Amino acid sequence: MEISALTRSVVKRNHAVISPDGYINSRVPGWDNCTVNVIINEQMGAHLCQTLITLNEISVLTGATLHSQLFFYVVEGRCTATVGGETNTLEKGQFVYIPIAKEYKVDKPEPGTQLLTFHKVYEKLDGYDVPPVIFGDAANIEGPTYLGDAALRLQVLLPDTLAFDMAVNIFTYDPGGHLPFVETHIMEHGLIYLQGQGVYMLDKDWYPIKKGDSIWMAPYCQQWFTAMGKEPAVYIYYKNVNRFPTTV
Ligand SMILES: NC(=O)N[C@@H](O)C(=O)O
Repeated sequence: MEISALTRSVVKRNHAVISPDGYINSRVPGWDNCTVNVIINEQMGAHLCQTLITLNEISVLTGATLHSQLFFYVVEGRCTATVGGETNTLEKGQFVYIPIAKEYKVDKPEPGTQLLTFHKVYEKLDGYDVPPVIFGDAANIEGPTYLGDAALRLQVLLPDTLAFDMAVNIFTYDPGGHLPFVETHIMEHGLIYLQGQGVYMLDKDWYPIKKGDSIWMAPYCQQWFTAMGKEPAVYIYYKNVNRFPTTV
C-alpha cells in the first residue's frame, strides 16, 4: 500500500527532484484537451521551464514563441508538428527546435503521446542570426564516448554554434557507468529520465532516480551520477551555453 504522505520529490534552493508521484495537472492556454505537468519553472528558482504533456486523440497545441525559444521532444507516441509553414510527423525520439518569433501547431497525436518541452528566453548575440527551425531525430545523431569513457555516450541534438544559447543532449550510461568527477559549473540543467535508474548526487545529497523522474540543477549545483540496474540509464537534458558569463 502506497503511503500517500510520502514522496520522492524534493525541492531545494539549488536543485529539485520531481517524481511523477507528485504531479498536478495544469491548464495552459493554447494547449487544448491535453494534460500538462509543469515540472521545472522560474517559480522554483530556475531560468528555464520544462513541461511534460500527455496528449489524447483530440489534443491540439497552438502558440507562438515571442521571447522564449521552445524545444519539443517525443518521449512516447507520435504527432504532427507545423512550424513556420513546415509540417512533419514526429515519432518517438524525434524533436523540433522552435526559435523566437515563430507560430507552431502540434496535432493529430496518437492517444497517450508524451511530449517533453524545454523553454528558455533567447539571448541574441550580436553578429549572429536567430537560429532556424530544426526538425531532428535522436536516432540519427551520433553518441560518441564521453571524456574517453566507453560506458558513457553523449548525443548533442542541436548545432553547437554561437547562434544557439541552449543545448539539448541525451546522456547514456551503461550499468555501473558514472560521471568521471563531481561537476561544479555555471550551466543550469533540467532533465528527465527516459530509461533506467541510478543514484544522483546533488549538492552532497544522494537521490535514487528512475525512468520518469526529472531533476533541476541550478548553476554551480555540484552533480555526479552513477547508473544501476540491468539496462543503461538514459536522460535528456537542457543546458544553457555559448553566452558571456557576466555583464560585459
Ligand atoms: N549532469 C550532467 O549530465 N552534466 C554534464 O553532462 C554537462 O553537460 O554539464
